Amino acid sequence: MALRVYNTLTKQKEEFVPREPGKVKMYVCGVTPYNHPHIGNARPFITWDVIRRYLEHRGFAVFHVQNFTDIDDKIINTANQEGVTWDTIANRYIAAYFEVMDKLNVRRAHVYPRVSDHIGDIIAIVQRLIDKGYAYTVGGDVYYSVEKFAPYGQLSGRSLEDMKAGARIDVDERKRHPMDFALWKSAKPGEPAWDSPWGPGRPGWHIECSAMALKYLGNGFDFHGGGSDLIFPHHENEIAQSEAYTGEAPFVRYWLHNGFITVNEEKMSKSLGNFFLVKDILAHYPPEVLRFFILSTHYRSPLDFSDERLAEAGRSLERLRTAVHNIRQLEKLPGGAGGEQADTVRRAAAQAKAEFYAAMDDDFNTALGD
Ligand SMILES: Nc1ncnc2c1ncn2[C@@H]1O[C@H](COP(=O)(O)OP(=O)(O)OP(=O)(O)O)[C@@H](O)[C@H]1O
Ligand SMILES: [Zn+2]
Repeated sequence: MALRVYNTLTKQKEEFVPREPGKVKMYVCGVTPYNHPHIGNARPFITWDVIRRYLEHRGFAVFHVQNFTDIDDKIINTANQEGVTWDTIANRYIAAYFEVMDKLNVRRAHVYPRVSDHIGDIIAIVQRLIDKGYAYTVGGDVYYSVEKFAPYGQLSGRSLEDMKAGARIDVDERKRHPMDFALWKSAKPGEPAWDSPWGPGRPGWHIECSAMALKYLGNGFDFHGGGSDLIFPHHENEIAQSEAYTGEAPFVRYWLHNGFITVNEEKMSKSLGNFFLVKDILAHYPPEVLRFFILSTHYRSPLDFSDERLAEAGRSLERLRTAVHNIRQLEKLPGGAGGEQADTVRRAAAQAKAEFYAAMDDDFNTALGD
């Protein structure tokens, strides 16, 4: 049976056809390492771990790239508060990310590019965007001109007119359109900075993912993922930058976005302060329980977190293990592999297996029937 996936770009389920037969190239937006990951942050990585494992199980050779946004306002602020350098903070929380993801048995990506290692690639793309008329400089800053890219808004389903009408009045006067976004930011005193044709500065957030995805996966690769908060503006801007730069579409064949982990129906986030860190949860629950909790709801649906629901996931996992254990015992009984009872179990197992494949082929529905 064909594998079908829900594509945010077309807003429908489509048959998955890879760019190259038998191969899958995927880019997952990674963390901004300025804090320990909370379980909302863990959702995309557990989801993509399962997607990757399933694709490999179906025989695809998967190449997985996931970035670290290691230069960012949040990192700089944390570094200033602690009186240490930005890379001390980034390295500390990259290590913290790996520590919990390894415990959660999330397989490592093939490449973990960092923004700070790709400044040259980014500058080359920004320069080309200026040369092609898609970007303009204002002092030492460079902005992308959204009006120059006709399909802008295609991923998020927004129109530029609506966005202009909805823009706040205090929008930066120097921008040609309120939605224009920074490709390069000039350095404020004391900030980390790299030399560029526009003076010392650092890249904007969106351009890093275009640069690193194009570098490691080439244009028109298969999957791009992340949480649904990244659809706009991050992924919308990635498309605008990449397609303007290469002159080819699509930049990505299938865009997949996971729903939020919520607490009392509000997005779990660092800024709201309603978060639970993975490391703290793992002090009380085995990692498989957290994985099972996250996978017991389809990845696109919201998932409300509570202690009771985590405990319930633990009980469900236990029931599953008991069932497996009982079947193994049954097999060991004299005549266990034969007889009517064994036939019933075998039939049930065959049916469960078929249902498993049908569910996974239906947009990776680990929850079955959600
Ligand atoms: N509550 C959530 N549920 C599901 N995914 C989330 C949640 N919060 C963040 N993500 C996803 O986690 C990944 C890593 O994000 P990142 O490190 O940038 O954190 P963040 O979005 O800044 O988190 P926060 O909103 O808590 O500040 C992104 O793909 C993001 O979409
Ligand atoms: Zn990204």
